[in-house]
Formats: sequence, C-alpha cells, structure tokens
Amino acid sequence: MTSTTEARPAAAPVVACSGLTKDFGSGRGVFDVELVVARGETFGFIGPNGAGKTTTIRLLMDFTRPDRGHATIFGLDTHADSAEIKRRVGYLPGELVQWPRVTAGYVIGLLAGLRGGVDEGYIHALAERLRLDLGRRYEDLSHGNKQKVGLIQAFMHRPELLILDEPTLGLDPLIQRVFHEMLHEAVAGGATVLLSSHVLSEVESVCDRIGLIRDGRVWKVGSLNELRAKRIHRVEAIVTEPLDAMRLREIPGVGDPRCDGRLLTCSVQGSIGPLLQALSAAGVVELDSRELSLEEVFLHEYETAAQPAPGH
Ligand SMILES: Nc1ncnc2c1ncn2[C@@H]1O[C@H](COP(=O)(O)OP(=O)(O)OP(=O)(O)O)[C@@H](O)[C@H]1O
Repeated sequence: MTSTTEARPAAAPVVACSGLTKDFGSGRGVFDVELVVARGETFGFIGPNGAGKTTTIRLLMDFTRPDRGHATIFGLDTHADSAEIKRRVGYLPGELVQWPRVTAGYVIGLLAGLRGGVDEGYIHALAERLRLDLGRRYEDLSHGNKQKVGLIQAFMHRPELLILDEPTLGLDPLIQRVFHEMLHEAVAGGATVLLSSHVLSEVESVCDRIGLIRDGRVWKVGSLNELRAKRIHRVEAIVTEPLDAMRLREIPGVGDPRCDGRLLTCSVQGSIGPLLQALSAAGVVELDSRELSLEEVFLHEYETAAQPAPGH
C-alpha cells in the first residue's frame, strides 16, 4: 500500500497533520495521517464508511485527543489554541445535534450569540436560499432540514476555514446545488474548505484536491487531474488459447485479471503493449478497451490495495 503526497500546495498550510493517530483498538481508528490543506483550497476527504474521516475531523476540532502525532490549523496547535481555532472555523459535525422544544431560528440564534453576534440578515439570506423555515421546531424537522441548520451555523460567521463532515447528507439535489454555490462563494471570498464525503461525484465537482482514506490510513493525495492521469483501461478480450490469470498478473500494469473460458477481463495502467504481446500469443480474436471513470479508478485502487502483491 502506498501513500503519495505529490503536488503539495505551495501556499502556507491552513490545516496540517503530521503522524496523527487515534487508535481505538482492533485496527480501528486513524493512523499516521499526513495531510496539508493550503489557503484557499477546497480539499475533499473521501473514503468508505468507517474509513476514518469523522475521526480525523474530530481530532482536528479537538473533540478527541490523538494518541500520537500533531495537527495545526492556521499554524495554531489544535489543542492548546482550540478556542481561537473554533472562533475562526465553521464546523458541520457528522452527527446531528439534538435540540428539543426550540425552533430552528432559536438554535441558530443561540449559536450566533455564543459567537458574540452574527449578521442576522445573512442568517436569514442563507435560510431563504436553503429553503429553511426558521420558525419550525427543530425536533420536527426532517434530517435534510436539520442538516440545513447545521450548514447555516457553519457558514453564518463567514469563517476563514470550513470543516464539513458529509455536508450534503440528506439534502435533495436542488439544495445540494445551493450548497455548492455557497461553497464557491465562500472560496471566492478567501475561505479554505475541508470536507468529507463518500460521494465521489460531489468531491469531483467542488474540490481542487482529494485525499483518499481507507482503513484509517490516508493512502493517496492528489489533484483530480493527477488522479485522472492514471489512465487506467478496462480490457476485455476473447482468445483462442486458454490464459493463466496468475501469469497475466505478472505483466507490468495489469491488474485484476480474470479468465472465464476464452474471455479475459483485466485492467491496464500505462502501456497496453506487454499485455497485447501475451494476448497475441494466445490468439486474440476480439479486443475491447475503454478508459475507466474516476469512480472506477478509485474502486480499482481500493481493490488493488487490498490484494497481496504477486508472488506473496
Ligand atoms: N469512539 C469510538 N470508539 C471506538 N471506535 C470508534 C470510535 N469512533 C470511531 N470508531 C471506529 O473508528 C473507525 C473510523 O470511524 P469514522 O467514524 O472516523 O469513519 P468515517 O470514515 O467517518 O465513516 P462514515 O462514513 O461511516 O461516517 C471505525 O472503525 C469506527 O467504528
């Protein structure tokens, strides 16, 4: 399993983690997380359920303490300078907070008060854009509408940094689009964004760079262009002679080969030449090759990372 940190941004980091580790035992938690988010960047943290996204974010917000490692936000220590950091950050937690017997407007007003007051006109403008009725009781709201309350309190003070844990969870497509506009406006105004998601299409449309997390480890960081540049092809071929999948695996660039009678399927990263040589020796009669979508590239990467190396 490799972890790359190519194309690190040149600007001073807003978020920096070094060796950040929270070990819950039995292999659960996050381990040796290295992460840099530059000023003005929109960084997407993506991984499957239980990968460690929320734990990393909670470590950054100082809601849980690391067993090892260190993190800074705005160059400040996430623990020692937690109050100052929270003042300057807009945070959307991954789990909705419960607020019994009060309205959505009351909740937001209370949180605005804790911040020492926030432009009320802006709160109302955000609520209108997100189509949230501030007069409704919070506990009666749907999950998506509670999520809007979370988004408003994260954006309302125009923070320098937005840390958003699964921000579009429960939002309908129309409101997701509004949220994306809000993000773009915040970034245009100089904000930095760190968001987590397991929806690749979302990070693809809003993020400059992404970090892939799996089993508690960040195992790839790069711009979308870099990740797309992998140019992985899915190849399907029909051959006359039977092929040995294990031997195909030894061909440079070939991954996940499967032989089903005369049908071969595999992925190829880089040049297809060495595979073509093997196929022509097996009497290839049909060949189909297409480039994988980004979604498929990630699935491929996850699967490849989970497989033992050839000969092991
Ligand atoms: N307080 C805790 N005690 C024990 N284990 C925990 C605790 N919090 C998280 N974990 C475990 O740590 C791992 C990472 O969980 P985390 O919630 O960070 O993942 P995630 O990527 O945010 O997942 P999801 O997309 O499902 O929210 C999981 O195996 C989870 O069960």
